[in-house]
Amino acid sequence: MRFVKMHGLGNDYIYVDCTHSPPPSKPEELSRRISDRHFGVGSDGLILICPSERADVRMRIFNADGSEAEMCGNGIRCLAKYVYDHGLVRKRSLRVETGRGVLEVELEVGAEGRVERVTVNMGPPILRAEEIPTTLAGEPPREAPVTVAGRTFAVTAVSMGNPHAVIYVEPEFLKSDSPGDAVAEWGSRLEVAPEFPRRVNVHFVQVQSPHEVTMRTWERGSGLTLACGTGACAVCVAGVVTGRTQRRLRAHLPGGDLDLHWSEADNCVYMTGPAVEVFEGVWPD
Ligand SMILES: N[C@@H](CCC[C@H](N)C(=O)O)C(=O)O
Repeated sequence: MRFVKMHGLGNDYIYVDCTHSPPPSKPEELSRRISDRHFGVGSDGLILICPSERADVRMRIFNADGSEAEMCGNGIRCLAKYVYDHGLVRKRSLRVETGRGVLEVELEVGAEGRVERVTVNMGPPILRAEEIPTTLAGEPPREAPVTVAGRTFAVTAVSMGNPHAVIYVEPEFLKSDSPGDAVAEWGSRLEVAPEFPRRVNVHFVQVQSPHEVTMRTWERGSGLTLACGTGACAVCVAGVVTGRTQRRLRAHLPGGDLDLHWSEADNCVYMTGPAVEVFEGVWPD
């Protein structure tokens, strides 16, 4: 099976082109095996590029634990670059079918024909508690108390098709060099908190200014990652609904920066960032 490894800000996935050949029979199992950083290729998950009857192409995303997610922000930017560079869809504006519907993607192509940056219309945020889904109250739940292992966090919940919990913290909390990484310790517990029946992606955020945040993420099904695109969009929305940040936001993630804009005009969140191909290879079936 041929594959390409790509990343958006270090959030890395294995891409398999299934547009002209059948998809792997057990993608959940393949994702677990191929994502393993010691015994596999090493990635945060697996992305299948499939034919679509409603859009130019369809994306399916599996986390490193094999669970299928509805959407992946860094993944969709890389998928758009892949289909452009590999000649599957030679368009700079394309439509991608995902678990949260068809999304529009714009490629910025430089003078040398290289994809420089990618902007995705990530659609409107989902703010109704039962649709996120969460048992927390509010539309959306804002800084609602969630207690895990005796510690209470103020959680703002937002869905971008997939569920996110946003928690504002002091800079000390985000440090990864101290023993017992707090993001991993508390993110792993919050991921499976009973308030989130489909588990949740957890983001710890420090506000620098009304237009700038630093964040680290514990992803549902993949653990610590260097960036999360849907998560950065959720952080943009959470900042507005809690009055902490503005509608245009730059998020600094461990793997680099993303630009977000929750548009007042159409209620959609726009995400702009890079997409990089690392290498291609062959995986023994
Ligand atoms: N890294 C992604 C999100 C991938 C899916 C997520 N772990 C989930 O289960 O919802 C992104 O860039 O959005």
